[in-house]
Amino acid sequence: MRYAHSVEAVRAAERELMARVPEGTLMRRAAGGLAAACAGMLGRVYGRRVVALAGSGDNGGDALYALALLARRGAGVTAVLLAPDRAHAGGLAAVRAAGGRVIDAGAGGGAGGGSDGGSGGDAADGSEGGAAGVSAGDAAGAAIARADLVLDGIVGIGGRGGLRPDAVRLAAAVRASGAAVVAVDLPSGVDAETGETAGEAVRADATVTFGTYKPGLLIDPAAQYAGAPRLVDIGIGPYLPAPVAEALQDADVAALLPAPTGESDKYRRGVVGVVAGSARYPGAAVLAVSGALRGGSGAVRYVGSAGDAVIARFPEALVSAGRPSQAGRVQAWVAGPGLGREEDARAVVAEVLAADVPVLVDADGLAVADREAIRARRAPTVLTPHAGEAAALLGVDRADVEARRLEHVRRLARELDAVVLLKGSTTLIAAPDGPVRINSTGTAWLSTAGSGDVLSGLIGSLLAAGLGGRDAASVGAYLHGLAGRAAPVPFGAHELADRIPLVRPEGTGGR
Ligand SMILES: NC(=O)C1=CN([C@@H]2O[C@H](COP(=O)(O)OP(=O)(O)OC[C@H]3O[C@@H](n4cnc5c(N)ncnc54)[C@H](O)[C@@H]3O)[C@@H](O)[C@H]2O)[C@@H](O)CC1
Ligand SMILES: Nc1ncnc2c1ncn2[C@@H]1O[C@H](COP(=O)(O)OP(=O)(O)O)[C@@H](O)[C@H]1O
Ligand SMILES: [K+]
Repeated sequence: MRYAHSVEAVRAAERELMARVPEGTLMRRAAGGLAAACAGMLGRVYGRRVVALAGSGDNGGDALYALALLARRGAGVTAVLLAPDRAHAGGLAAVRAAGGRVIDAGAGGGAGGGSDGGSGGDAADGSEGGAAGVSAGDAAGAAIARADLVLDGIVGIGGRGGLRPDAVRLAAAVRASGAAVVAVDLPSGVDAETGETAGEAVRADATVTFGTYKPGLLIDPAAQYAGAPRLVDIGIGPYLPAPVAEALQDADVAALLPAPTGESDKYRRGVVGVVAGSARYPGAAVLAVSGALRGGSGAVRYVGSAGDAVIARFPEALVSAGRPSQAGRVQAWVAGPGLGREEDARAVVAEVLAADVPVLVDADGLAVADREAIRARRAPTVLTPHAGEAAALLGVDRADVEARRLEHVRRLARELDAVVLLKGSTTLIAAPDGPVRINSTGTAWLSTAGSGDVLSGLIGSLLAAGLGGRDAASVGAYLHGLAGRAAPVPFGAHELADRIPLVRPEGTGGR
């Protein structure tokens, strides 16, 4: 599992630990881990050219100390200072002592007047720009252009708002250079808490983060700027509270994923009931059933008007055109894909919500479900909206949900007292309490009609097998994302389910 903590929690834990260890210990650990990661990426350190972009805070300090360590191993190093008069004194001294070159980024650009345009609060840093700044800026650009590796130590968890103009210029030079980029703690310009970006941000190949992951490292769009995240342990673990967010890894999924044993029969494996499809959208029924079957259920009961289409594709499905309550034994229901929003849809969703087994509600089901009926349920309830559906449930604009996904998924889970899976390029899964699960195994190719229907069936099969709402939703999203990655592109949603068995983690094949 990858755990992520808020900035406030990180700072509090760092204070606790710092009170117990000699001054400078944490930064030394951070810089040591950072330098080791850089050395790993470079392969050979001797003779390589490394540039550190260093802001005025401790993030710049980490970058400067790491740069000094790389210089001691034979790298040719250059520190580019964004605010030379406020650069981390110890880090700067270490770079100088190791024989590194230090140059001014040429920050300020004169009076500092051109700082509006969403570039953050106190942009007028007051460092002397002028003619010297311009030529120094060229020196920085030249160093970056020749670099093998650039360390982004502009800002870390102390960053507010987007990058300021001088940092924007450096970020552009880095992008043009072709150097490998390692972000220190976080890519500069991304929001540590939410994963939002305000304007420009540094694009990294890898991010070396300290103590714990920050939520923003795992959530798009910031996650796309972070490249491969790596964690360096600086010893704050014992002082951290429960995480605010977490992301399943292969081993977690392997441990959670049910597989049949010698004692299994179809009921123990779980029977999924699917209420989906309509005369207009029979395909949604087929897709939801495909996900339920490939998710590993013991049997799938389909209830609705698309039984012929379902049987034609999946002869093993048990179909009926009656009511859900008369369908026979079911251990979890999936209701909503392609169901339509007529009176009858409302009635069958109400019937399913009244059942005392886990229920997943998706798509049209979300539009016709009664809120009080959702809140009144005792068995697990999973809702799987995309941003538009979540906005309708919350009574806000879709753009608001898209801009602040973490906040809105939490709010919806609390308001409806259910597990909510908010779809998108990173999928967020929130329960009324506890950490939000973040899934980023997917690919943009999954944004194809009907792929959500497959996800519904897949999660339904995990609920039927006995997983709780949060686990079923997050394991389902994980496998669905991987299935999308495993399928030759472009694919149609009907090709997705067959990939699910291929992407199960090793050791989950049962006997
Ligand atoms: N707190 C600790 O004990 C430790 C902190 N560490 C490092 O320290 C970092 C946090 O250090 P700080 O609290 O000094 O904060 P930062 O170094 O992240 O940034 C603060 C500085 O950047 C400026 N700034 C803020 N937003 C900016 C923007 N958008 N563009 C340009 N400049 C901006 C601020 O004026 C301030 O001077 C962490 O991310 C981590 O890298 C590590 O050394 C481990 C230990
Ligand atoms: N850009 C993206 N990157 C990764 N996954 C995506 C992206 N866009 C959508 N998805 C995923 O594709 C699926 C689409 O589901 P949904 O919006 O319900 O479509 P439909 O209703 O057509 O089935 C969801 O699992 C969602 O998380
Ligand atoms: K950084």
